[in-house]
Amino acid sequence: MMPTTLPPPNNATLRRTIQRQRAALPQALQAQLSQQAVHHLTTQRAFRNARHIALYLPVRGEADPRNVRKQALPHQRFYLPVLSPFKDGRLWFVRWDASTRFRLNRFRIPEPYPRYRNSRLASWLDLVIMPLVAFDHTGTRMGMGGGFYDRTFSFKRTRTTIKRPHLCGFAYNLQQVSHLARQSWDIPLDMVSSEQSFFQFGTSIY
Ligand SMILES: Nc1nc2c(c(=O)[nH]1)N(C=O)[C@@H](CNc1ccc(C(=O)N[C@@H](CCC(=O)O)C(=O)O)cc1)CN2
Ligand SMILES: Nc1ncnc2c1ncn2[C@@H]1O[C@H](COP(=O)(O)OP(=O)(O)OP(=O)(O)O)[C@@H](O)[C@H]1O
Repeated sequence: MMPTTLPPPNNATLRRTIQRQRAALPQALQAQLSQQAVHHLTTQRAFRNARHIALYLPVRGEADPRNVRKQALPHQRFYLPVLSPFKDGRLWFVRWDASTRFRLNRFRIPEPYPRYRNSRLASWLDLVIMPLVAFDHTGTRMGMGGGFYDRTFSFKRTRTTIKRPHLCGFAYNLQQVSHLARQSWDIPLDMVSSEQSFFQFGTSIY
């Protein structure tokens, strides 16, 4: 069991600074940059080969991956993160389709009602599109600070032979920073899609 550690103050400052810059982008620009990032992602083999794909609903200026669904191939199914009702700091993934009903979670982010029948274990996903605040050129990710994604995908750290799900950050270029210190619990990203590039970290995944 890992003791709870507060992030160093410089991390908190960086988080706030980038969140502010992101939220200051005019909405039309956010939409345009998000659309370019969707294009970069959906033209990748890592996307076309994935069947079960997690997205997220953007809040407070986060890059918007929702239009990924418009490029869906017939075999693809989409999921959204739901805070575990067991309050263990993990995410569940619930199917997102035309019949999905939503409620607000404690961070005021809409999430599907967690219905077991429509849920999927994190380890059964093929590709997870992840929100983030900052990323660097090695795939280190800084999120909102809840540790939700790191806890949920911690199984990828203990068994390096586990390649799935592939983790793909979704972001504006302004969120790239030169270096983030990787903490012991951090699960690195395999790739990031932004308006300018599709970054792949580490070794080739296919
Ligand atoms: N769109 C989106 N959905 C997501 C995440 C995310 O980062 N973005 N998450 C990624 O993990 C999970 C929710 N985690 C979150 C963690 C903190 C805050 C947040 O707003 N924190 C406040 C301060 C803390 C508080 O209100 O208690 C803040 O940052 O101002 C939001 C979501 C699951 N869903
Ligand atoms: N596998 C884990 N087990 C226990 N605690 C963890 C684990 N992963 C992260 N945490 C805890 O979560 C807290 C927040 O971590 P961090 O600041 O890296 O979150 P984040 O990646 O920014 O958030 P999020 O994934 O929710 O966007 C840390 O204090 C850390 O101790």
